[in-house]
Amino acid sequence: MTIEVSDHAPTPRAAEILTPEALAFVEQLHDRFAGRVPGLLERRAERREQLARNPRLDFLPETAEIRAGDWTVPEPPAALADRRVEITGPASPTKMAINALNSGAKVWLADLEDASTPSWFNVIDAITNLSDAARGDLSFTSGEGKEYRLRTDAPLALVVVRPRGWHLPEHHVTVNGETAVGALVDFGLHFFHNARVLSDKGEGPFYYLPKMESHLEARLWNDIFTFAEEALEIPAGTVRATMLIETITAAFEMDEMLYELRPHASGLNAGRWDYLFSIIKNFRDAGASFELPDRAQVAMTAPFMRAYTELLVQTCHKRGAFAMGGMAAVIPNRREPEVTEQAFQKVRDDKSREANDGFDGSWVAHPDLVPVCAEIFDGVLGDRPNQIDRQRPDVDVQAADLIDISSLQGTATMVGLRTNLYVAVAYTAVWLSGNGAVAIHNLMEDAATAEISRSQVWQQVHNGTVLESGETVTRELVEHVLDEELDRLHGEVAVDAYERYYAPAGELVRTIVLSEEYTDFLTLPAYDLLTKQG
Ligand SMILES: CC(=O)SCCNC(=O)CCNC(=O)[C@H](O)C(C)(C)COP(=O)(O)OP(=O)(O)OC[C@H]1O[C@@H](n2cnc3c(N)ncnc32)[C@H](O)[C@@H]1OP(=O)(O)O
Ligand SMILES: O=CC(=O)O
Repeated sequence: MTIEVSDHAPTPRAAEILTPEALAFVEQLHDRFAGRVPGLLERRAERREQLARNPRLDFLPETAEIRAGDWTVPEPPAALADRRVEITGPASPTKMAINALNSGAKVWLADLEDASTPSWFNVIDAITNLSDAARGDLSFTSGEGKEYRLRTDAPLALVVVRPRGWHLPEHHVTVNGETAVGALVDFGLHFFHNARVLSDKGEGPFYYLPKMESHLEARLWNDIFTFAEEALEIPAGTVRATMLIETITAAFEMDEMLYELRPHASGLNAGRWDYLFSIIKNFRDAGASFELPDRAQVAMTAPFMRAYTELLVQTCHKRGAFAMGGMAAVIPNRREPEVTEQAFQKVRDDKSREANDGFDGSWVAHPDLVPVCAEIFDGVLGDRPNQIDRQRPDVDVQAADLIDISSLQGTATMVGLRTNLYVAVAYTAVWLSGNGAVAIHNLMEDAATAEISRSQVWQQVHNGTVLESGETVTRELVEHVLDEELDRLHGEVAVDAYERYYAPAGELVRTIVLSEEYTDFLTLPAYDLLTKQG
């Protein structure tokens, strides 16, 4: 085996991360595990093809024994016992890493997925920041002279790293001539540099695992963790991971996923945005009864979304695992108090529902939301670190409840179509500029939310959806609205930014919303473009 890196110096300190030993570890991971990834991705495609023929899903008959079995996951380590507020955000730039660590949240989900453009700079800078953070030695001075230091007056957030999903390659690394698997590069570099120091402190390493579609994908992660612990002589079971249930197929395999990851399993998270994306993706050609209304009209109180979160809490607590809530996309605006108050109220409502349903903690997108979420969970948890012992025998979710999309009342409107196109282009442009999350119209937009926007447009064109106004969504209509939204963006951003990022983003979005074939992930063609742009 040979591992090759095309650029050894994407950041000034890259040599500290891309050491021969760390690369040898990443190579070992590829040697043992990369070969299983294409088969798992192929399985996703096969299942999607089955859904195209018959849009039904059910719990798996072959794993009924696992669902009926009486097993639990291991007790959480002390450091991870209280997760009532988790802030999410990218691990690069450094100032955001420091802000997240200092935010007062119990946990920081350090994101190399939805909130991060996987430029080689960002990947290596993120691992550098995480390595400094693990050693308590992270600081930064901005161009304007603002100093960022880790606080010493209160605990820092505990770091839980989210590597990329299985679908994303890493173009800057090849192993035996094959493009590396992004997830194995992220995990391998982070684990190699930090496993020992974190495990000595009892602080991990801990991970969040994104976008999985079946328990077999969880099995792969479990095998990777077992191998990595042995390779670096870290006690077995030190790694703990929380899996995002953010695909519709995974919702049917919650027990099985916890079972597969059992020695390393910590909990499940209700990743609502990717979940909605997955519903659109999987039922995109199943007709009008599987169409969602405008994104703004889909609330967590919709019956099929409640079925998903209720089942998640029930499953987790039965297995002694954390049930983690998701992200309300509203964010405060420090310059606009009214926007902030509205965001606080929406977040309060969202977190109250989660805490009362039995979730053990939840996510926020912004430091100013940490106290809002904390107050709600403090009210329900009090001095208890979590409510894992709260069982939900009252929950009775059937397969049909999870996919009863038509139970959601709502409409598809021209405003929704316009917003989807605007957001898809604006987000993709910002992503191409190296920033994986951005506030647009006071909402947090990241890869998951942008996937919803562009997928919904594809579905509406495909289905010839009739909007509330009576107009039918045709290719011509989408071209026309897209051109108008591009004009709007042209007027809103600097000329050079428009030329460099927004115009290519507009063409990318045009191609994927109008193509016959559905594009599985927006970030795949965007990553090709990013790599070409250099
Ligand atoms: C679907 C999912 O997967 S959800 C999880 C993935 N998505 C995310 O993690 C998004 C996280 N949130 C963010 O990235 C940001 O909040 C954004 C992009 C939405 C908004 O950021 P900004 O426009 O910078 O917001 P704003 O100007 O109010 O920020 C104020 C300060 O808080 C910091 N800040 C804002 N959000 C965060 C965050 N999540 N983590 C750390 N710091 C943050 C900003 O860096 C800024 O710091 P500064 O004053 O030192 O310059
Ligand atoms: O990753 C989280 C989501 O909501 O999607």
